[in-house]
Amino acid sequence: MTTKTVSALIQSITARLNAVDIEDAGIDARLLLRSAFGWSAAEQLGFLLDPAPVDKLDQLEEMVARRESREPLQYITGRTEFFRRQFSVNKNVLIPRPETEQLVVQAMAFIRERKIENPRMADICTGSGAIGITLALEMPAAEVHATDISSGALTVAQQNADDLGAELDMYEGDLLEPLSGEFDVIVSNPPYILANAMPSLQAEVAREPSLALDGGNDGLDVIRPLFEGISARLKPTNSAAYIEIDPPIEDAVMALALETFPHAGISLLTDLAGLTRCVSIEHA
Ligand SMILES: C[S@@+](CC[C@H](N)C(=O)[O-])C[C@H]1O[C@@H](n2cnc3c(N)ncnc32)[C@H](O)[C@@H]1O
Repeated sequence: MTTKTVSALIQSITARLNAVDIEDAGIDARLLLRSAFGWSAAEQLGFLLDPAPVDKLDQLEEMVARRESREPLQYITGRTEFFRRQFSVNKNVLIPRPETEQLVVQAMAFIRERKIENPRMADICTGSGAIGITLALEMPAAEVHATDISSGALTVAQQNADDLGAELDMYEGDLLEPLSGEFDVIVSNPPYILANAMPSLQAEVAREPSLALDGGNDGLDVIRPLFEGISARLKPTNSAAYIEIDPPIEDAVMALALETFPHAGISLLTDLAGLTRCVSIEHA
């Protein structure tokens, strides 16, 4: 890179990212530059007309090349935001999505409405820990447990818990198997993408772990045993489970939920875009 000013550098990176069809190329260019130079948004603005710091250009070039190869921006900067907090992410974890914040909102609303004072809660398939850590931080009176089958994911989740000062117990293992006792609320964002949709995922999504995405031929490979585990470990009264799903599997999930939880109220909840995003299982 031979540009002179920060502003010209941003323009040249934007052009390179546009050339490989990256949406929001200008935003990504600014975020990559800020991350490489260690600047805040305000600092970047203040330095726009100044010469770019030469000692950081190699690092910036490496980051831009990774983004040109369609690696997700968040893996390159190592950061993403969830529920107003910064979480570390790497290739071992799914990048937490804003839609998933709804699971946290649902769980908190249920605890508040039912006036459960010291709720026992579980986040199954915790990945980066985004859901479980947020629950622990938003509800300090809650006892939160989180599981994931991937040791690489749990390393990231534990680091996030330490960085954010969250107290929760994390376990490596299959779904609810590492857990004991019953829970007031169970939340999970399991892998649920249909196997036949995996080859046509957006380039960036395809770089996320298939263990976090692939739900098998009918999208229910993980959801089926997850429902079994939840039915064994959810308190029989005054309890709830919220599981993230998406529209292609909503009918199958509804049928499975009705069969697995015959005494619960089952409903499908939509996200802010109006798409089915969650199955809610609530016991009176
Ligand atoms: C869709 S990601 C969700 C990550 C995080 N909860 C979030 O919302 O960003 C699914 C996670 O489930 C984990 N996983 C897949 N199969 C599992 C299983 N049988 N038991 C526990 N975790 C599993 C993956 O390792 C991955 O971290």
